[in-house]
Amino acid sequence: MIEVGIVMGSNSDWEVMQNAARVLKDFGVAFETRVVSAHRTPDLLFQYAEEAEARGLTAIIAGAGGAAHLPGMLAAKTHVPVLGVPVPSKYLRGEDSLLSIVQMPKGIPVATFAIGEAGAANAALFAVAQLATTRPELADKLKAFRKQQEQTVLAMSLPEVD
Ligand SMILES: Nc1c(C(=O)O)ncn1[C@@H]1O[C@H](COP(=O)(O)O)[C@@H](O)[C@H]1O
Repeated sequence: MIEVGIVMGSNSDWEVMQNAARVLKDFGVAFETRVVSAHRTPDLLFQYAEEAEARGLTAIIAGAGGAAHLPGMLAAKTHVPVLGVPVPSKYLRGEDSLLSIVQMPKGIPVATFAIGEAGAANAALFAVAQLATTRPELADKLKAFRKQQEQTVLAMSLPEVD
């Protein structure tokens, strides 16, 4: 059964959002990827959000750029947790995406992550961490991931100054 939905406003968001898919795949979490746009396919957006709980989704990772209403509108139509990823935009570098995702009115939360690749990967790690609260095997994988990351940083060297 699909546990996490990854949705994005356009296939042009894939370069960023694939970072979420990569993490979920590496952790063995079942996910789906879909293009859903609040502006261009509003009926599909409502349908996706309304069916999310019954389909067993535990989180929806939603990425969009510019006037990024997708995460907020999904959150308006479901109480499945929505993790918002601001996708970098052409003219405002994703600051527009960030502000339009993060500034939700009280009562309809969207957990908002960093602009771009780091945000997409961290949204997926957050979804894994939520699942890991009841799944010891995922908790073990998260610990191993952190350990490996620590080793990578400890092995870093810096160039000598001439
Ligand atoms: N922000 C939204 C929404 C939405 O919020 O529903 N739908 C598409 N978009 C965004 O428009 C940008 C340009 O899309 P195109 O590349 O298709 O023109 C994308 O970053 C997409 O997420």
